[in-house]
Amino acid sequence: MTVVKKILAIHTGGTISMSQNEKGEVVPNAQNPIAQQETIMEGRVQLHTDELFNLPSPHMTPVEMLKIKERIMAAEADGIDGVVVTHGTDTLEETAYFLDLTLPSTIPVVVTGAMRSSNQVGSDGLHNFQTAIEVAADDASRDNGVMVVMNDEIHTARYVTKTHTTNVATFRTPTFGPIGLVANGHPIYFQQLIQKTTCDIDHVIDHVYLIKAYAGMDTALFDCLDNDQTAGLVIEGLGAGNVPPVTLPAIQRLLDRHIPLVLVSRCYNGVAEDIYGYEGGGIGLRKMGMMLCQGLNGQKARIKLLVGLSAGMKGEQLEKFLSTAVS
Ligand SMILES: NC(=O)C[C@H](N)C(=O)O
Repeated sequence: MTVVKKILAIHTGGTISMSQNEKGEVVPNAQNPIAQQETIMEGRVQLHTDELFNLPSPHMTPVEMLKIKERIMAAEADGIDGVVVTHGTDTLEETAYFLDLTLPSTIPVVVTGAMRSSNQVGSDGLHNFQTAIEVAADDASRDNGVMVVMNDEIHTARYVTKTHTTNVATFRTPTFGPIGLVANGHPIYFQQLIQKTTCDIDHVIDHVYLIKAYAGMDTALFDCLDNDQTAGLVIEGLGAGNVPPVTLPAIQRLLDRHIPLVLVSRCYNGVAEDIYGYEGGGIGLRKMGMMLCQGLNGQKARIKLLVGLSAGMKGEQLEKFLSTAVS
């Protein structure tokens, strides 16, 4: 006998819910076409629908991310078996990782979206939505952290990133690869998620920033953040985690203000490390007091810093939270 799973679809907007108009512009719909798919997988799944937002994902902020987290926790308490969140792809990785860090859930939580809008030829929205439901309804998907399902691949929210502006195969997990794929209506897992820690928060703070280092960088951007409001900063360093030496005095001024500074790499693959001993190298940056966050890209490290600071972490506790690559 097939067990019918109760799956909640939380729609938040993005291209998956948009259409192309007669001028060729992709725009939001008053009525989300994906949210009308009430009979999808009938007989295997009882689909509940919540149109929480209708936002292009560049409009998404940590405030909305927290609302999605709270909605999922309420659904889990009500006995939902799994959750699918539809989301715009531009900031999908940030919302997915925010949920991964803050949800104590054991039920499957899957985030998906689309690269082509609902009425474009070859639209991938309905297919991604269906495969995300298949993953969320499968017992093998429990205790896996938040997952991103796109283009028949299953990725961890922690490491997945958008790599192409328009291609449907845009979501990739550099360095580690996807943890599974969806075939014939079911997930097949070939990697296990390493341990995760959860940080439950009920509010989000502001003024956590992200800056990318570049050849010839000066102090101007750091100087803008040299004030009482700045709560934290992630620097995407060069290579293994280095910066132009001319920036060091400005970085020191931020550290003197006790602003937590986190170092990641701007490289697509690999992890930030304190390898180089020259001026501006990772070894000196660590000695100055910058924290290394390994395995996360800049936007994910920023989410992690924001979550840690919102939970009231500081000092050694914050450093341990940020430097633990497995969570
Ligand atoms: N494919 C997409 O969903 C991109 C869109 N700009 C969004 O993030 O809302």
